[in-house]
Amino acid sequence: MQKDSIYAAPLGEVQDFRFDDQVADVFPDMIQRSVPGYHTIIQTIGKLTAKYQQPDSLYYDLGCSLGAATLAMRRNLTAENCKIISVDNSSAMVERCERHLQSFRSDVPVDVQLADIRHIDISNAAVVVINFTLQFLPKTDRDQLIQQIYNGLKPGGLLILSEKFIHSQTTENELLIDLHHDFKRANGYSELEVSQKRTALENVMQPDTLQQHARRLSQAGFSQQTVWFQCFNFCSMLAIKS
Ligand SMILES: C[S@@+](CC[C@H](N)C(=O)[O-])C[C@H]1O[C@@H](n2cnc3c(N)ncnc32)[C@H](O)[C@@H]1O
Ligand SMILES: O=C(O)C(=O)C[C@]1(C(=O)O)C=C[C@@H](O)C=C1
Repeated sequence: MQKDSIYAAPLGEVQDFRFDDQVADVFPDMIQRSVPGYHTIIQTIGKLTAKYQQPDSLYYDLGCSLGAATLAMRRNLTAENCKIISVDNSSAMVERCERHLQSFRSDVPVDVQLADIRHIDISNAAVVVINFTLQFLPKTDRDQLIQQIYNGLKPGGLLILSEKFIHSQTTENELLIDLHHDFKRANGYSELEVSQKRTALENVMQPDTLQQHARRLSQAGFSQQTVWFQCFNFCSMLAIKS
């Protein structure tokens, strides 16, 4: 695995974060050292897919990057006539994702699409995964995407939504951010790397509060929802369509 050292040297001016070739090359190392519980979340996406699978259905991985969640879903699908649709709007990610998926054998078809998740058709879905991607959409586009996901799910269908979040209270928010930065330092990132990455993400990633997520899911129509994972300011939610 290639080590992420993108922010290791001082950059005169820190550019906005982009999912380009440089990031795609080091992405497995970057996400594992940056997101607390990433491995657990990917493993659990697999387990939840096994539980909520339905025959003759579609399975979506929105913002799939290199396909880690796609692979977890694919390994756990046993129902008849299932297909996974994995979507990302970064060509650097999509190219590598296709190659990565081909290196593992499976009978479950995967359609990897280079597209904006706001402009795809979502229908006949048993499980939809959006793992650390909604946070990169403009805030004004998030309600509509969650509504499209709800509309595209079959009865009994499952949405898994993982996000970095902000706490509505300043003290708690600062504490959770500090703990996350400690986690990054413990994983070998320097003070400079933590601070330059923070600057790079500032304009491109605007996290919501847990309350905003819960309200959005309810408003879309989900009758059941829960946070099933939280570590510091990272969480994963699930919502079920009755
Ligand atoms: C943090 S990564 C997701 C990680 C991945 N889901 C995983 O579990 O390994 C966010 C991804 O979302 C993609 N993305 C951001 N905005 C998007 C959009 N509007 N449409 C499609 N993909 C998008 C980025 O290119 C990037 O690959
Ligand atoms: O490094 C951080 O502080 C993050 O917020 C991690 C995060 C994310 O949550 O999506 C941000 C960008 C990278 O692609 C991977 C992970």
